[in-house]
Order: sequence, then C-alpha cells, then structure tokens
Amino acid sequence: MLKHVLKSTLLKWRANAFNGTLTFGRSVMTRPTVTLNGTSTTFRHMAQSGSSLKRNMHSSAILRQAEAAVKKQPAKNLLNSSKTVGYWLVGTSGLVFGIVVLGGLTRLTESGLSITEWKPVTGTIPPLNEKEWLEEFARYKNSPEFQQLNSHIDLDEFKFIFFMEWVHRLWGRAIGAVFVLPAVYFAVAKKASPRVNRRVFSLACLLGFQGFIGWWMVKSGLDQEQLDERKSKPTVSQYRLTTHLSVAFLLYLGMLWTGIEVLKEAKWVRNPTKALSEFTKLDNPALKPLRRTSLGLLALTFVTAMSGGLVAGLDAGLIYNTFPHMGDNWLPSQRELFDETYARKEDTGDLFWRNLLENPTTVQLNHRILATTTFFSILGLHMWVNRRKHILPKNAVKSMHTMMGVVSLQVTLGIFTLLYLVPIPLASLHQAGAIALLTNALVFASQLRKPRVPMRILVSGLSTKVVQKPNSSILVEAARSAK
Ligand code: HEM
Repeated sequence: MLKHVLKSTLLKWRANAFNGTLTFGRSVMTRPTVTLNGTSTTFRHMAQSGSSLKRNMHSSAILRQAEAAVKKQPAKNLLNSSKTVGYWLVGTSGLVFGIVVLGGLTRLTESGLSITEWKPVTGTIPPLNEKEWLEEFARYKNSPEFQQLNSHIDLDEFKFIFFMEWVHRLWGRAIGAVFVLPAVYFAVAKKASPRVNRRVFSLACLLGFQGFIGWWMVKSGLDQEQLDERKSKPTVSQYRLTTHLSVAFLLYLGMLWTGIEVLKEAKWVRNPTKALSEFTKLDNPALKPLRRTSLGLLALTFVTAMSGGLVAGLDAGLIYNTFPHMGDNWLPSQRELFDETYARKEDTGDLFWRNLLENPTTVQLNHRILATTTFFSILGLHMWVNRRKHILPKNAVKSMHTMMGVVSLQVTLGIFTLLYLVPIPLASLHQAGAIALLTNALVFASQLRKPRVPMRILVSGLSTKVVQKPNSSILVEAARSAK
C-alpha cells in the first residue's frame, strides 16, 4: 500500500522534474522543500530519515534537481497550516452563514432601505438620543420607500427597521475584523501555509468588496431615477441582490473549503496509518467520475440558489402559488413567459434574456426547473453511491445520505414557502436550507478530494518505522503542527 503511494508520487515527480519543475498537487512550485512550522526539511533530509523513501529517491535524478533548486531559493514553504487556522476559518464561515440569514430577515421584514447613508466608520454608532433619532427618521422620510410605501409608519416602527439593517451592517464589520486581524497574525506567526495565506488574502479582498456591493445594492432602492428606469416600486435591483447573495455564498464556501482542508490534513498527519488507507481508497480510479460529479453538483446547487435570489429580488414567490402546477396548467403560456413588455430594445432583441432575468413568472419557473434538477441529480447520485458504498470513504457515504435528507427538506420548504405566500419564518428557513445544502455538497466534494502530493510524502514518511523514531524532525514537527 505504502509502496503504491510512493510509487505514484515518484511517477508524478519524474514526469514533471524533466520539465524543470516539481508539481505539488495542483500547484507548480520551484521549491522542493517541506517546512513544518518554520523548520525546513529538504527531500534529502527526508530520504535520510526514512529508509524506504531513501531507497526510492536517493539514486534518482529528481533528488539532485531538488537539491539544486533548494540552493537557489530559500526554503519558506510551510506544508500544512496549524489546526487553529482551520477552526478559525470554519468559525468565520459560521459567522457568514449567520449574516446571510440575518440579511434574508432584513429583506423579508423590508428593513433594508431604512439607513439611507453609507458611513463605514461612524455608521457603527446608532442614533443615541431623541434628537438624533428624529434626524435619522427625517432622512428616511426623504426616501422613495417612505414616500411611496411606508408613509404610515411612526418613529417606533422606524426604530425597528433601522435596528435590523444596523445589526446587519455591524455584523458585516465584525466579520471583517474577525477575519482580517487573525489572518495577519497567522501569516506573521507562520501558522498558515503560503497556500492558505494566498487564499485568505483573496477572501479578505472579496470580503471588502462585499461591503461595497452591499451599499451598491441599497443605492438601487434609494435612487428614484434607477427605480424609474426599472419601472419598479422602491426595492433593490434583483441583479444587485443576487450579486450580494452570490458573493456571500462564495465567501462562505471559500472559508469552509479552506478550513476543512486544513483540518483534514492535520488529521492525516496525526494518524498517518489511517490516512494511508484513506489515500488508497481515494486513489481508486473508479472514483474519478464521482469526484467530477460532486463538483458539478456543487455548481448546480449554487446556480439554483442564485435563481432563488432572483425570485426573492423580484418578489416572484407572490405569484403562481400552486405546485406542481403553475396556475391551472403545468406551465404558463409562452406569451406570458416571454412577454414583450420586458424587452427594452425596439427590435426586441433582448426579449429572451430580459424575460429570463426580469419577468417574475419566468424567473419562478426557472427556479422550479433548477430546483427539480438539483433534487433529481442528488437522488440519482444517492442511488449510485448506495450501490458502490464499499469503494467510497465512509464519511462520504454518510454525507451523501445527509444531502439526500437536506435536499428533500429544502424542496419541501420551498414548496410551502410558495403555497403560503412567502411567510417570513418559512422563507428564512428556506434560505438557511440553501446554505445547508451548499455546505453538504461542499463537504461531500471535499471528502472525495485526493491528497496533495506533499501530504502524501509527509504521511508516507510518518508512517514508516524509521521516521517514527522520536528524534525524527519530520515527526516531531509534523506532530507539533497537528496539535
Ligand atoms: C434545491 C432546492 C432549492 C434551493 C437550493 C433553493 C434556494 C433558494 C434561495 C437561495 C432563495 C433565496 C432566498 C433569499 O434570498 O431570501 C430561494 C427563494 C425562493 N425559493 Fe427556493 N430553493 C430550492 C427549491 C425551491 C422549490 C422547489 C420552490 C418551490 C417551488 C422554491 C421556492 C422559492 C421561493 C418562493 C423563493 C422566494 C422566497 C422569498 O421571497 O424570500 N424553492 N430559494
């Protein structure tokens, strides 16, 4: 088994070494060193520490190339990140989950347009006395939403909608702090690998960008000119709402994916023998199509969720409140689905896509079609997995079962949200269900991922008797990093 792992690793090296680079997993690196929490280990060191590695590698040309590369560039690459980094990423993704649900509640209680200004720093402090409240209320009274929809509300009602939006924005700022400050610490303290640091940096940029998107979205509901152009009542643009939702979901998935990866690698390092048997299962070529399908499923669930964002943005859940029929028939008429009033070009060249994205009837039908496709794809995959569970890692089988349950619940929630004309608790649960389903699809896909090549090397080295000597620096450092 070990031989098999090492052989496949060496084959990969050989294939790439002759092109002058070494491939580590999916990223091509020119530094063939393994450093664990700051201590550098070259392949020669590993070869000296582990007799089987030594036997396989010592004579090879790859080793010489590796040594030459090390001389040229200092060894900086951490192999894996500390477990704390993994917990932090998963924890922060939980905060993003929370803000998505809160954002949904803000929309459903129609509170999102209550704060008419964007003050990134001073906006943290709400009105503190009666005078400040009256000033804030006066600003809201100038907004299209108050003038056209909410002119009946009093100061106490205004305080409620203000509070919802204020907490939403405050939560966003808190996520920024909880993400960025520890990220800097983990990078400086070398607790995160450069690979994780790069991802964290991209996620931090996306997080900052999300703040701007939030305000860009709110602006579309405050600006009368934009509302006139869209011929809309005072609500935010469905495009901007869906963009905001999609970035939130991407942030969530990015944090969770990276966090899970870090924790999984730490677990492998802690228990290399068990890890090796897991690797053997994951190396089974029969899993290749399933691995691709799992990523496809994640993408399909994401697209379905985005189509749900359009339904929410257009209040398209308030029409055709029947299921599975839409009204008296299975489908609305073609004239209604592709209504010319939605086309803005004189030659109606934009008729098709505008109806797909702007006509509530068509948008609702799309969501039904995508949701049904997602449901049956998961059902099909569930049946496939059930027949071949012996070749899959146990956890992957378990998460497939959970996914079947979650998608059934999600579809049921969606149907009841529609039948009961979008009551707030059901709609909010349906939104949370979408994130739960995405989480499940992501966990399933991550459980089928093959280990990165440096992980294979480390785990293989750790599992050999010689490397398990207490004075082996690989073992000591790897164990420390996995604590
Ligand atoms: C895989 C299954 C499904 C997923 C992943 C999904 C996802 C979503 C998402 C993310 C939203 C946006 C929520 C928000 O931003 O507030 C949404 C809205 C909605 N979905 Fe689904 N959905 C699914 C199935 C269904 C089904 C089967 C129906 C009913 C036929 C349905 C009906 C609705 C309705 C009516 C809304 C609008 C709710 C509102 O205005 O807040 N969904 N969906």
